[in-house]
Amino acid sequence: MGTPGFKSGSRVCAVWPSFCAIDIPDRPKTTKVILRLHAHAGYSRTTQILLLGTCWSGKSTFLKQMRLSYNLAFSKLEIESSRQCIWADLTDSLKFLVDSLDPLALPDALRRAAALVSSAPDIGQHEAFPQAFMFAMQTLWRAAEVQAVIKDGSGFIYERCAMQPPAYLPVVTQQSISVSYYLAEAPRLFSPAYVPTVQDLLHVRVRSIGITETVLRGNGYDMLVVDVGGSKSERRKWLHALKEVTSIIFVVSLSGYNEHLIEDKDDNQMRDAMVVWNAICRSRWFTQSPLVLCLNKNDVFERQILHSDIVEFFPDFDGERKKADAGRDYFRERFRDLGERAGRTLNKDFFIRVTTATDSEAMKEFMTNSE
Ligand SMILES: Nc1nc2c(ncn2[C@@H]2O[C@H](COP(=O)(O)OP(=O)(O)OP(=O)(O)O)[C@@H](O)[C@H]2O)c(=O)[nH]1
Ligand SMILES: [Mg+2]
Repeated sequence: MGTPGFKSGSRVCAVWPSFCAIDIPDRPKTTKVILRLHAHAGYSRTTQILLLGTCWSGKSTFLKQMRLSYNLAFSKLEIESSRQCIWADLTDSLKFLVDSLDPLALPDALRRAAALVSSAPDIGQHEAFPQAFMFAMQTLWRAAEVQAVIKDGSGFIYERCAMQPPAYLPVVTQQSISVSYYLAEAPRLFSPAYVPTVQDLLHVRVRSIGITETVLRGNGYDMLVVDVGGSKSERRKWLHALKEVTSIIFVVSLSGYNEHLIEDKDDNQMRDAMVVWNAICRSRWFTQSPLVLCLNKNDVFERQILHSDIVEFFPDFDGERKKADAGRDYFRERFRDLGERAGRTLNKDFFIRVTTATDSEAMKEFMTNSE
């Protein structure tokens, strides 16, 4: 497999998501977090790490980064499936964007581009991204009228879509966050020979359904990483993943403080994450399991906080406005408080880290240097 960044020659099963058993030639430079978890759990040949968290928080992206750090190749099927998902992600996001525009206020050329984008079809296996849409997508994305509804051009749509608090913003950041990434790469993506790169795979959003088990095999130990779907309807399946958990990575989207859940428009993402975290900290299932809480999507949070005040969604927030540090401290404190009220001790029973799961360098750093 010639995909840049992936080591060829590893054995990966052909179905995804599914159980993947892979031979690793060399012991990877593994993570201190993981090693710490070994130390907490007592060494066992198979350590089971469970990735938990709410929908879209970044669990599967974490898993991809773990696979990368273990030099696990992604199968042809995974890459092809991701390629189709990238197209779906791009077209869905742009359709969502078009829906937020007033067609009558658009110049003719832009209205035509919007209409074409709205009609974008699904693509089948090995079917190239239809060239006819590239120009229309780029035209749409670059138009001043569209940029006016996308704050700072980085993929955030606030102005038109924003509902007044306490109603939550629609999940516009989730819907549109990767569009600027994809369209910056449009000629590459629309090429008939296009094969997704590692970065493309890290950016694509694929809602996990069911439970995915991945074995990371080192010299002398196996690590089973279990990824689950985070939406409310998926959570009832979590019980099936709890058999022999030795540690849990709980992923929270920091940028979810002003967004509702995809599956429940009346529930704020961050509040929902707090409810779930509280339940996990109190659960008898996890009394022996160290927990690593990852406040993820820090990159999104840092941009988002410039446009959207935390206090509008969390009225007791009294930190400095538009300051990411103050916001991170506030949420870290809220989660720490929940953990400690449940009788757990910070830096002993649970750990809190700030992460950007799409950033491979930062994730490598996180995985190798986390205390
Ligand atoms: N910018 C940015 N995007 C992220 C980050 N982490 C994840 N994402 C993106 O967020 C989207 C959702 O990530 P996933 O890893 O699929 O989320 P999940 O928690 O597995 O979601 P479910 O499977 O539905 O529970 C993807 O498009 C990722 O690329 C991050 O730290 N920064
Ligand atoms: Mg997932």
